[in-house]
Amino acid sequence: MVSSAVSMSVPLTIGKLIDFFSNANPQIPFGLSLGQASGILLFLFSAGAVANAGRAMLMRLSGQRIVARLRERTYAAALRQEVEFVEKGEGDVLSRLSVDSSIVGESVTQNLSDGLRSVVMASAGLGAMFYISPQLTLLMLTVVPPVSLGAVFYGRYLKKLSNRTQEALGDMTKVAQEALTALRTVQAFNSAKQEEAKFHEKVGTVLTLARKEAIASGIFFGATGWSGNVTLLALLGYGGTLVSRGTITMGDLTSLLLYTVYVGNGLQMLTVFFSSIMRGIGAGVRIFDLIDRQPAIPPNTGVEVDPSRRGPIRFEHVWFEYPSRRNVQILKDLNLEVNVGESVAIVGQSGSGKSSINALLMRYYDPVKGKVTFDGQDIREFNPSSWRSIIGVVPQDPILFTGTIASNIAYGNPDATMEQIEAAARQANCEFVWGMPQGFLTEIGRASLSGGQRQRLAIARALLKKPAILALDEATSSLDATSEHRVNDAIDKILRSRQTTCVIVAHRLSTIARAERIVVLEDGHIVESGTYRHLVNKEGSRFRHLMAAQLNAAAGEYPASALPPLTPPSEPEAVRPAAPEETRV
Ligand SMILES: Nc1ncnc2c1ncn2[C@@H]1O[C@H](COP(=O)(O)OP(=O)(O)OP(=O)(O)O)[C@@H](O)[C@H]1O
Repeated sequence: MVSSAVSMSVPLTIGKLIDFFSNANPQIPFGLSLGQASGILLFLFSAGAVANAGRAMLMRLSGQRIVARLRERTYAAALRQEVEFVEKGEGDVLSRLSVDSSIVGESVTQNLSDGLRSVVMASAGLGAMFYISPQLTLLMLTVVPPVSLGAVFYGRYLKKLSNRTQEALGDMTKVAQEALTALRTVQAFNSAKQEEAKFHEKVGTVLTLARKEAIASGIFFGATGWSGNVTLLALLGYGGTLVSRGTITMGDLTSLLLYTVYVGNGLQMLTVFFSSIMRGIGAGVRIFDLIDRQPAIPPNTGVEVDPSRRGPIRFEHVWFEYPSRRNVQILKDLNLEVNVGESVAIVGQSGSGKSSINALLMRYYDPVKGKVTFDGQDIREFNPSSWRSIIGVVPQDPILFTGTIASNIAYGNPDATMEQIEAAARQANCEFVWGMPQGFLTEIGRASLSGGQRQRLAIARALLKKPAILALDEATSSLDATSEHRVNDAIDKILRSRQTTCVIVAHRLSTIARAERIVVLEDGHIVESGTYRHLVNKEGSRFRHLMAAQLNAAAGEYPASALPPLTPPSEPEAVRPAAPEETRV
């Protein structure tokens, strides 16, 4: 208010000065000397400048705070969502976090600040103009309705374009992200050109939309500029006759013309403000859609699970299909029971739904029909966060985060002591860590870990939780014999301790043979269940069939003796030859 009031006093002052100096016998109001009057004006302008600086600073700062808070809330909301929503890119979280929040930021910082200033300037200017000459002011105002109408249409069009631009930008980012995270594959297949072409297409869409926006803004600003100049001309013509008639002075006309420029600028800024607010609203809607979204599996509602609770896991008549592929049934009336401390290996052809069983156990998804129970209670009744806290999970492709080896093992257990971290690492055969110059404080980025080492770190991470249940999804990727032996040895220790119920999605024969029980998954349900010895020796078993298929031999001709030597999981073993590469299931 202060800065705008000072700015708006400038045209009036200039008009008065012109009249003052064109007068043969000038009189300064209030009997001030010329020096005093100049001093007062200088003081007022300085106060206006300070207020202006304060306005810009405060508005920007508060706007940035709003943006920071929006970003944090968007991120937290994204982390709360069910995995499918984020992984399938439905939420387009990254573009909401970066682009949309910046747009909202721009709207609430600079534009809101300039917009408020324009409102004050336009209304104060109009007030002053009415005071000087109501006739000339009314003449000037004839231009306002058409310009405002144009501004409304322009704003709406811009909002629509802005939504489409954000979507196109999101698509563009996705294409780039996919290629950049798979740079090795892109280079291995020499597909840089192909990727460039995909990106070019997406950039093209953004550019087309930008072109439309450019054309619309060109027409709008061209038209408003033209109408502004025509108005000035009309004011000058009519104002000139009023001066010659002596209705207003030369100074008044000068002030009026200056006010017209100020008000015109104010109105133009208002249209920019309006269109930017429209764009901000579009982006804001996308952000609040995500913030307000109720996750399909809310992470913090339901009964807390006592960490010491133990009990069998049961899949009872479970039917399941992925939400994104509703017509493809993955599990059909699946029944499976895993007793306390038991280890069960799930085997089956690739794509048969083995990992989906673990995904249901982790409650990344809920069954379409049937239920999964723990200790007799449907796991849907549990608070998902609390339920997941009693499960140690080793995914197929373990993810390590930026940070030290220790912080990666302690991921999810930030309060773990160094002793606990070391104990878990020892249990998971991570002896390689002790051989590193900085040991557990080695940064992951510098460590260049092998596949087997990453898996063992992931096992250590899962073990540190002292989980009641271990959900292990064995890596399909190959490990060298020594690595595989170390990983298996680590798994073996867990199985033999019999303190953890283990559900293992197994691919390697050496792991399968270690489990107490093997279940064979086929066509969405379990077709066979038994110990390794039982299944291998059973004539025509699906398990033998599966093994034989993997070994590329005819099912019936495949002798059980050709399978690697068997050691029951409970017996400690010395050195087990690693299963041949082909025996992955
Ligand atoms: N998020 C998902 N959305 C849609 N379909 C999926 C999703 N994840 C897996 N599928 C599909 O579900 C089926 C079962 O997948 P799943 O990963 O459970 O198989 P799997 O037996 O573990 O395979 P593999 O041994 O190759 O790891 C596959 O056809 C797969 O394409």
